[in-house]
Amino acid sequence: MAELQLKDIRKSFGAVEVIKGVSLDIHSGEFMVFVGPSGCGKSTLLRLIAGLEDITSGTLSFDGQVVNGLTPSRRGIAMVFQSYALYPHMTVYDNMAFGMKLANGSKEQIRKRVEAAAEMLQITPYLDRLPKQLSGGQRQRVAIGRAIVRDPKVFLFDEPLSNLDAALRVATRLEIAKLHHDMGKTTMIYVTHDQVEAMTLADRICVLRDGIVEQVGTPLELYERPQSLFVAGFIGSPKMNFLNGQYADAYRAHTLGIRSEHLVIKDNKDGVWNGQVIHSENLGSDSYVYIDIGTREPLIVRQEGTARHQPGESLSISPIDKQIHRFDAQGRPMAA
Ligand SMILES: Nc1ncnc2c1ncn2[C@@H]1O[C@H](COP(=O)(O)OP(=O)(O)OP(=O)(O)O)[C@@H](O)[C@H]1O
Repeated sequence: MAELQLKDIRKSFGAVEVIKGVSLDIHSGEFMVFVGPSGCGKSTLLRLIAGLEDITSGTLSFDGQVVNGLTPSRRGIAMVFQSYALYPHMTVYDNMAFGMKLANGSKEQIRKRVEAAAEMLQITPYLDRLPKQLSGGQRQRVAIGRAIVRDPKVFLFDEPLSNLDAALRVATRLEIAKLHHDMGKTTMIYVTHDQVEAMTLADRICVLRDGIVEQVGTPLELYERPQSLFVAGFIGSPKMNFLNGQYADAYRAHTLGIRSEHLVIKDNKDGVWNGQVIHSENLGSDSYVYIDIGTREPLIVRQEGTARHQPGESLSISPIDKQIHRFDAQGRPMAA
């Protein structure tokens, strides 16, 4: 376990600054998730923490010790990539043992650690196989196992599940959550595009935008109290509904933000807005109804169960008053 402190970290590639002064404390044992749009600098920030890229300015400390000048191997980190990065000619066992062999661990010690990690990840039957004889999900478990064997102070994950199919993503996501728990809460930093991964795995989420930290908080804090229009629009799926002009003026705001589950369809047509159904999406347990009320984008309304409305049908909709987010012209939240 280690506590990390990032102080005004900057990174430039040539003349282009991509990390523009990031300050962030990551607590010992915390599961921190970095999210943000493509190109915002998530992977670069992770690589700076790993020591795979040099920090242009600012300080990075692990447990109070500045590590800017330390090589990756001396930082006590292990990294799991989207692409597994296993050695193709080595067995699963040898892949997992490799880091410890380099560190001159004894044969017995290595065997114990590899077997324990294999057990934890349920890959014991595959220890003698080559990576090409495994499925994608099994390969990723080997990559995670290899990281566990090194007993790192900090685990870094760069979109480790993106190459897996939907069912395997869910299963491996649960395994990573369990791993965090089983490993006495090793500090973990995880980069993802996936809303569900961020919301379910994180103790805290750090939302990055164009090389700066936009907001840091628990998943629920970000969901319920976004500190900017950007975070409001980024966290949550489907995206929060945004309304401007006359719709927002009526609530003395520049922009109104309302999540799909905070809109109700009124059967008696006496809602705040009226519109026509464009489309419905059935997800089984619930459904999303897209309604044109004259705004630029249709309102998305979540309903429990299967969709009961047909395209072209006229409906009346109301927001749940207390669940409205009001933003000013700068995109900052306004007092309730
Ligand atoms: N080695 C490099 N040389 C030059 N520019 C780079 C290098 N690595 C990253 N960049 C640039 O830095 C910016 C941030 O890249 P980064 O990969 O960190 O983004 P990201 O948020 O992880 O994106 P994605 O979600 O698409 O993976 C991008 O504009 C990228 O083109």
